[in-house]
Amino acid sequence: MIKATNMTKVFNANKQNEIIVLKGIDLEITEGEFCTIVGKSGSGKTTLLKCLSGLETITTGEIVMNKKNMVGLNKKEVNAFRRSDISFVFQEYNLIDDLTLHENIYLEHPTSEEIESLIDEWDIRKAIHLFPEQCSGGQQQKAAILRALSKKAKILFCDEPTGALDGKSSKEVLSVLQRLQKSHRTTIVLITHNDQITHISSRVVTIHDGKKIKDEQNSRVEIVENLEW
Ligand SMILES: Nc1ncnc2c1ncn2[C@@H]1O[C@H](COP(=O)(O)OP(=O)(O)OP(=O)(O)O)[C@@H](O)[C@H]1O
Repeated sequence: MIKATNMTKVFNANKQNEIIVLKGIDLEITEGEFCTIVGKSGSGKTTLLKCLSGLETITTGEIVMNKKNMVGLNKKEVNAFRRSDISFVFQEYNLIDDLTLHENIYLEHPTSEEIESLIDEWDIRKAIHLFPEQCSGGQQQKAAILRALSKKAKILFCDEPTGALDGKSSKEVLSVLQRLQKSHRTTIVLITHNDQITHISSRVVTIHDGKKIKDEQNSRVEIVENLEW
């Protein structure tokens, strides 16, 4: 479903501050897979996710997504594809400052019962009409995840989606992601620094210095409720 071949990413190419971040990555992710990406800070994980999702262009190599060669598409076509098939949860939330959490969540998609009940389950109802700067990091992160979920995309890219959440909230959020993967066959590619989260994924890819150094299937996928936080 997502196939990257010999993908490289260079920022500021041919300039003094050139930095080669991805150094020839091959990665194939199948439909319905829950893949976690791990690796040290600065190893290139976010860049990898942004390249796979079309948010960043790659420098060389190829990305084929749902049989579509992303490299051959112009910016407009990439955006159209992203809009219909891909959701992205950003590490820094990327909420719009002058919209309330509610407006952010439903910016592009109609209100839904599913999202409304998650607003209650995740205990952010009291903050729903506040602006991001009036909310805690955890409330903002939950809103950012709900915005991504409201799209009902087939592929969900998440960059540290529980970084601002305590154990209980992390489990609530991850349990929804696991449910989506199981019941809707949503493909999930998720960056984490938390070992616990790798246990609920079916595959763990390790990035080191811009290269994929490990790619392991997890034969004993845990259900979120069983994780000890
Ligand atoms: N737009 C950019 N321009 C220049 N350099 C960049 C850009 N984006 C990322 N980098 C550089 O790429 C390298 C990898 O960054 P990236 O955010 O992908 O790492 P990461 O593994 O996700 O780190 P972390 O775990 O801390 O989030 C870093 O040295 C970073 O400074």
